Amino acid sequence: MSAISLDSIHLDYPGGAVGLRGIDLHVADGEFLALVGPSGSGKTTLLRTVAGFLEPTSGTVTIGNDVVAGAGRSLAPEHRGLGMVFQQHALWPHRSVGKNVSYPLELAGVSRGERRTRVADVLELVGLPGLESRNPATLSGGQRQRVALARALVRSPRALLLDEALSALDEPLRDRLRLELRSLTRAAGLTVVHVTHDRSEALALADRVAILDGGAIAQIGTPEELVTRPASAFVAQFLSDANVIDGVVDGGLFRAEEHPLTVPVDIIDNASEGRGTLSILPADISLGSGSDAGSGSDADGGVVTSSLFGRESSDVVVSSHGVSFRCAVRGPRPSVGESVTITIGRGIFDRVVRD
Ligand SMILES: Nc1ncnc2c1ncn2[C@@H]1O[C@H](COP(=O)(O)OP(=O)(O)OP(=O)(O)O)[C@@H](O)[C@H]1O
Repeated sequence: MSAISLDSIHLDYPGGAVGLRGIDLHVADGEFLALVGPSGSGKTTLLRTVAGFLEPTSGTVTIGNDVVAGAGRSLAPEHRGLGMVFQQHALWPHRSVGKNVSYPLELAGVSRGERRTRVADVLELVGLPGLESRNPATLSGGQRQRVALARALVRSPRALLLDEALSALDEPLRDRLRLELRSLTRAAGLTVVHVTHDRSEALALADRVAILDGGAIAQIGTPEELVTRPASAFVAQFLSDANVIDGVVDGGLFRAEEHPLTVPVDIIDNASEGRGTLSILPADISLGSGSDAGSGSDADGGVVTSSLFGRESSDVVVSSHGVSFRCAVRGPRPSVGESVTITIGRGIFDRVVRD
């Protein structure tokens, strides 16, 4: 298993589109890193740059001790020693499961007997023991994805790259495969880079999560760090559906611009004088009952406009003075139309003013 390092990686596409900007990323040996970000933020570009399908405009990619891209060098994908699984399980329909899985070994000139043993071992590992002779067309979507995983693992890759590898599967199968993937890669000590658009999946699976925005890393950290200490309004909003409110910090208070809300700076992280945005995580808003809320100059009152059940907490939207606040409510779920009061427990200030 190997660490993966990207140093000062820039990638411009022909035609000028920026793919990646100044990426410095070190994935430790045996680490499970998830890459998330909005559509077009550069997730696939980053993964394909590590894989060797794209060449960076500048910077270096190192796998283990080998510089595989940069410094005048570009190693072909098949020589990088990586395993890859994509959303579309690209199995060959005319080859049996065993033949699909053994293909990388055939390419590498591994003997027939050795191939048979290794294919049997890896099929056992992914929970499909004895399925060598099956036609892939007779398998379920989840089984086919396990075959793709077995094929990626059969040559004992230095690291595993997953591009939306579970996204085509339905729950609860997806949930089960997610858990299996995590325990399997942990047991094998595999370095994994997992691209997903599913934020919960990234937070649940990864040791660390990197959030991309416009081809650059907005923040990288453990799931706990990213959820409890987002570095910017963008991260808080993208990852945790934070409420983002424009305003000004002045004289010990944040004052919202288009809402009567004021919040004392002692419950605001990163507060500094001037204009910016206040991000408030849904879990940092508590609701009280308020029969007189939601009218006049009552800054902390509103009316429930949506109330959805959730296992951990209900997902409640409160409309207050024309602004919708998303709140994670533990305990009794308020009803739509109910008048409530809003109390902010904590906010995160960001000097970036949105357009
Ligand atoms: N072949 C290409 N030629 C030119 N520009 C491209 C090409 N592929 C991607 N881009 C651009 O590079 C940027 C990053 O794209 P990328 O596909 O890496 O994003 P992504 O985060 O994987 O998006 P998604 O979640 O939609 O798959 C986007 O602005 C995209 O339009």
